[in-house]
Amino acid sequence: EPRAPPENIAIIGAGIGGTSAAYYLRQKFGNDVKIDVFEKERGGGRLATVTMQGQEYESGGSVIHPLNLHMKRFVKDLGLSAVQSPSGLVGVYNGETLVYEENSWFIINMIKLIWHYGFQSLRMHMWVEDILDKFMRIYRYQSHDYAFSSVEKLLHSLGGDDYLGLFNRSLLETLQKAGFSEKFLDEIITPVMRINYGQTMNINGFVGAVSMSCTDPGLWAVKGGNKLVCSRLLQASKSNLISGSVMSIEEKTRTKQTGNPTKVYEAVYQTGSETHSDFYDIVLVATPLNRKMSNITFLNFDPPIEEFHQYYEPLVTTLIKGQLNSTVFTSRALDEFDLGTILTTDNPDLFINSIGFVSSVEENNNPQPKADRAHVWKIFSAGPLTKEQILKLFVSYDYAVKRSWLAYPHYTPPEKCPSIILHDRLYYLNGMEVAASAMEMSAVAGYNAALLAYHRWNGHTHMIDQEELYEKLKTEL
Ligand SMILES: Cc1cc2nc3c(=O)[nH]c(=O)nc-3n(C[C@H](O)[C@H](O)[C@H](O)COP(=O)(O)OP(=O)(O)OC[C@H]3O[C@@H](n4cnc5c(N)ncnc54)[C@H](O)[C@@H]3O)c2cc1C
Ligand SMILES: CC(C)=CCC/C(C)=C/CC/C(C)=C/CSC[C@H](N)C(=O)O
Repeated sequence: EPRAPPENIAIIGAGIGGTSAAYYLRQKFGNDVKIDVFEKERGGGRLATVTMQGQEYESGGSVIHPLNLHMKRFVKDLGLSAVQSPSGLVGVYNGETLVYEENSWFIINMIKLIWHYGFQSLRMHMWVEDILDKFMRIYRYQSHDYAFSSVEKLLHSLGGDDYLGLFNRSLLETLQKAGFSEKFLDEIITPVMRINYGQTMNINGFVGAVSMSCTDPGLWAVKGGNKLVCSRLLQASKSNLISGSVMSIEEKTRTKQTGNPTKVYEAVYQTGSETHSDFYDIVLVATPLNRKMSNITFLNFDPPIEEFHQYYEPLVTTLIKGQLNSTVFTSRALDEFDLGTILTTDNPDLFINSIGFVSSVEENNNPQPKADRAHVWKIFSAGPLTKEQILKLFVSYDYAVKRSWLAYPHYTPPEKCPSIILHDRLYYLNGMEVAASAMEMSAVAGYNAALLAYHRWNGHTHMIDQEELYEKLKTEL
């Protein structure tokens, strides 16, 4: 006889991980289960906008890859629409000069790339494509309801030992072994890692490939703001959003209406100055577990649940409406300066990771140059910019807003991903970020945790950690 569904489920965190988990849990367990989603700050988490002169701009997660199929599906199913992300010309600045500059003519670009770096850029493209192709297998596994109990097992199922090896070795080591030159790594690959993850090539090879995939054409965003996906997922999952900070989780035994003593989790949470508690059959933690970001204590577990110390990289996003001082980067006249994004090499004297012009969340594709030449530029830097630093970059500016983040894990391979199963019915999604942090990765983690919770509740062990899945599913429609 099938087991009755759980009575209630708690999800901690209303970012894309938590809300996608809510959406899939509702699909799996049906309408009778009560789902509470706790959020201590803003729904959307690291998907957020800032407002400048009445227009909203993405300040956190902004671009989505054309092959991010969960995000694509959400937008379609939730009645949202997509806008193309700006795709201006890119230059690379080393603190003294532009060491590489894209050209608007495809053919000239190709010739320039081959002239500077031989065929390494083509080889790099093929390397990333192969990793992405294998990554796409996850969609097939998930559409057949298969789940994984650890991130390592999930990565292994995508491409075996070599794929898992990517995660265990640094990008630098992987690409050096593959014969890429120092010049190419310093001038092209490192700058891409700096804009995307604020780090060097010491990050793991898998996140390195995810980061490189951001150089593919066709990046997009959600019209009105990526965070809309989270609020729509919550709505569609008919979950209750509780504005409160979960402080602790403890396992307790309760006697339910059936008269049987049952193990449940007590979540103690704070809303304003009040402390409350509720009991749940299943709990999903959808936020990075560390003191600075979530501060959740697991009380009286035997054996104890490990303490998490994953260090997240501080990053500041600054949006500035102003006229760029192009002479910082090149001696060419301003009206000949046509770069839309400037990446930087790993030079300790540089105070920015990147600067690029951006569109508002309502605009499609490239923003039009304004008559006064004032664009909105987005700058990523490790720390807040001083007024002097801003004045070095801009001839003039009328508006600046900043947002500080603990943005992504600090990647130091080889490292171990935290377990997805923290306890019997207690799951953790954000260990996935140790492999790579991106919206789609959190959506994959949300779906996986929902499937895992469902199968473990119902004793469907054959749907968890199946080996050779790719071969097994080859003949399935
Ligand atoms: C500046 C920046 C740029 C980025 N750019 C991109 C990009 O272009 N493309 C891309 O794909 N990804 C990008 N990312 C990464 C992407 O935004 C994240 O990987 C993703 O949004 C993480 O989602 P999440 O739901 O797992 O976590 P989060 O969004 O962090 O959600 C966790 C939520 O839990 C809440 N919470 C924490 N503790 C508690 C508690 N105790 N009780 C209740 N609630 C709690 C938090 O307030 C938060 O809202 C970027 C990130 C940053 C910071
Ligand atoms: C998960 C897979 C296969 C692909 C995701 C690719 C992707 C969109 C990664 C995002 C990487 C990231 C954290 C980018 C941050 S900066 C983004 C952008 N350049 C900006 O200027 O905001």
